[in-house]
Amino acid sequence: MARLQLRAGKSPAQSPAERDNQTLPQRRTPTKSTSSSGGGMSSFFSRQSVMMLAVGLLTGYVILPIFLIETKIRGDYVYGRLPQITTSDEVINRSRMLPENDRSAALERLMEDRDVMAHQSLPTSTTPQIMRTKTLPDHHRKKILVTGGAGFVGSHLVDKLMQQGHEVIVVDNFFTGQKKNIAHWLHHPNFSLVVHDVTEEIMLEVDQIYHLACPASPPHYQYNPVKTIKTSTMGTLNMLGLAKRVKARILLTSTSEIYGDPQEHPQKESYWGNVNTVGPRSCYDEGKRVAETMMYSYKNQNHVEVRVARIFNTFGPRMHPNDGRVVSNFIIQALQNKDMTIYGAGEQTRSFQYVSDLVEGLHALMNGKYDMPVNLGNPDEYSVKDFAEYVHKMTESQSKIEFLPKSQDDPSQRRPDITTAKEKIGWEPQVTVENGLKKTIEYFQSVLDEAGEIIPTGPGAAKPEA
Ligand SMILES: O=c1ccn([C@@H]2O[C@H](COP(=O)(O)OP(=O)(O)O[C@H]3OC[C@@H](O)[C@H](O)[C@H]3O)[C@@H](O)[C@H]2O)c(=O)[nH]1
Repeated sequence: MARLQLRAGKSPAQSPAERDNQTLPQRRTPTKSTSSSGGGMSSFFSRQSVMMLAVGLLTGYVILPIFLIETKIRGDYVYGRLPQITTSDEVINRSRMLPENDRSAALERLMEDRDVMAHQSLPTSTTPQIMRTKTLPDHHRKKILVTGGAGFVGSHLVDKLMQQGHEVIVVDNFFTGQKKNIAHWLHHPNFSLVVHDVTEEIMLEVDQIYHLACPASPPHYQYNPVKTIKTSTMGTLNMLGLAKRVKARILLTSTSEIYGDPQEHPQKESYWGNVNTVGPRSCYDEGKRVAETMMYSYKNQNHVEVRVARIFNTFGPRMHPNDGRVVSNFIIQALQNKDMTIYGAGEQTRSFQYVSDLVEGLHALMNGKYDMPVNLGNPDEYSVKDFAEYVHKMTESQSKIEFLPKSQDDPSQRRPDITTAKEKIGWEPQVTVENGLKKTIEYFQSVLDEAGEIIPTGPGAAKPEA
């Protein structure tokens, strides 16, 4: 309507038929349009383009940074404040110092902001610290795809790769991944997000592929078992096809669950496992087992460069608070003084590694020469009951312990033998369970402060919450 009035105002003598013609797409009557509107039309469009450019620049380089920095300042920090390059107060003070209407000073400021933002992350409530990125020469900078990059482990891996100065493409369907895990990179010129399900093909040009995409917590992978198996099979086939086409090295995140309920303890990579093919966990266990088979079939038949990491229980900030895993459940229950739920007698064992160790391991494996499966885990082993007591003590909780029925096919013991990782990729965990737990407790406390209350996910299948 506004457009119609503007044009009508410029040509008051036009007939209704002429005006109707002008509201039709102009390319159908180019001669008439040019003659009736003349220079007025072109200046209208050029003014609009200039205004859109100005609004775009203002939003991208001034309003958005101020808004995000303001959000950070109000946030309750998990990691403590690091020295900041810019705070909202500084932005405001500096802008006050500018002489009024001094366009060149304002432009200079915009350029500075753009330069700063191109080399760092923006703080968010989930990731409040600023992370700086390096500038790599073209021949060292890689294009790296991380499927499942918005998830718990994936997002920490993305942080490392971004900080190193690589170009990172995250492919995620946000089933269990969360946008807030990668929100601090969304503005960065080296970062791209593709909302996509790996069960569908995708054409990208990349040098390396970290293929993490798959729900990993038992309640989530059991929620839609058919989808879980499709993700591990069709998803891995699609990624292997991509790796083959673009000659990229591909790393699959497999799992300690491929050992099933292990009869050998601790588990070496040479152990073939003890898996129920038709149980509630099989969609995940068997999906990952066939995914490993696909990796080595593509290696042998098509010479694709493959890496396979068998990941043991991992914990840390950005775990989904509703993923129902033992670490998140115990901490969330303990911090709220709710009953801590142990499935079975609590005699089953798990070994827990902190997420930064895992990220280092994945990176070392991808960039090393060894191409057979490698266990990545911390051999520090606890019974679930002892672990509950440990978390209880660390959180100074008033919670009571509640014993619930044992989950079907729940592995009774699990501990990695990490000799291969030590010998072949020079990796071993650096973070103690105690130090990792401190950071994770602090993180979940901040999540609770924001959310008010969290009701942890119990045993059995459950849909991930947003
Ligand atoms: O509230 C809870 C949650 C879990 N548990 C128990 O704690 C143990 C660990 O359970 P988790 O759900 O954290 O993890 P699981 O070891 O069963 O599976 C995990 O294995 C390795 C990874 O690859 C996967 O992320 C995940 O499948 C299990 O024995 C489980 O029964 C509780 O006793 N109470």
